[in-house]
Amino acid sequence: MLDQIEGYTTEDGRKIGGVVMEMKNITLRFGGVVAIQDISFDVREGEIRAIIGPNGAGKSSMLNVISGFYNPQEGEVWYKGEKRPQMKPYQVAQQGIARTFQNIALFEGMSVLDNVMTGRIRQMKSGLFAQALWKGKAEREEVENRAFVERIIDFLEIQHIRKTPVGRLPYGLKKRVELARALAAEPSILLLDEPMAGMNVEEKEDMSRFVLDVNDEFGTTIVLIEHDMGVVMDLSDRVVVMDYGKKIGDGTPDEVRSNQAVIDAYLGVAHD
Ligand SMILES: Nc1ncnc2c1ncn2[C@@H]1O[C@H](COP(=O)(O)OP(=O)(O)OP(=O)(O)O)[C@@H](O)[C@H]1O
Repeated sequence: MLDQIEGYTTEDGRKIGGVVMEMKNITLRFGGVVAIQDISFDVREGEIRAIIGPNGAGKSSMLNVISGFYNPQEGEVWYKGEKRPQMKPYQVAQQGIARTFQNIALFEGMSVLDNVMTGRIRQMKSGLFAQALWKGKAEREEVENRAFVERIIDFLEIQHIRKTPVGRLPYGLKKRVELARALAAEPSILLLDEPMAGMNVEEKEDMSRFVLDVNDEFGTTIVLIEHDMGVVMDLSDRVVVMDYGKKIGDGTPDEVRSNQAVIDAYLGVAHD
């Protein structure tokens, strides 16, 4: 049972904590298009939370609201018990919310290692000036950052390509490098934008395993949006279902699977 404050224990024995993020009555419009209409849901600490829905349902818009790319016209975002003021994406990132992109956003000419290091910027406290004054401290920081990045690289099994320019990698591996870069930021919440899009079956299986392992090893709360319902059902603890900007379902994969409105949306049944 889901307890509002204490959280719950999953079927596989993982402990899910209290609410870490809450979207309250979010409405987002683009001119006359209502991309998100009065949607509320919460995300709990340690949870794998999915937002799914057919094409144009509003999933990307929702992820962009969470990550500060869009500011909704109505509604509130609460994070760690506080109402979040309007924020720029970099400020949201500074709060510990990292993301990947549907269309991979990596530096193609740079090596895997250097790309992953860019995810570490938030942890690099010494600026150029400080580095000049306190060389020892800056060096220590650099060593710590490199060690953490190497740990992520090992964890995601990309050691063999750490020196390879990202532009030369196949699609599935690029996606994994993007995941590594987001993880390098040590996020409290990791947002994954269609992590399986464009992947073959084997790549999807690999990515699913890594998402589960990340959650398990680092305790990272994960919010992912996905088009493909099948993939998400195996991964997620709870699922929000959107259709035409509205929330039509919210619950465990089993609850969502047997929800008639969800079945209709995926079968393309006409709306009133
Ligand atoms: N920047 C924008 N300007 C105008 N309309 C937009 C913009 N972004 C999204 N929309 C519209 O908002 C609605 C929701 O789009 P959104 O991309 O959030 O859906 P989605 O569920 O992510 O779709 P998909 O699975 O195809 O990526 C759509 O009608 C879309 O055309």
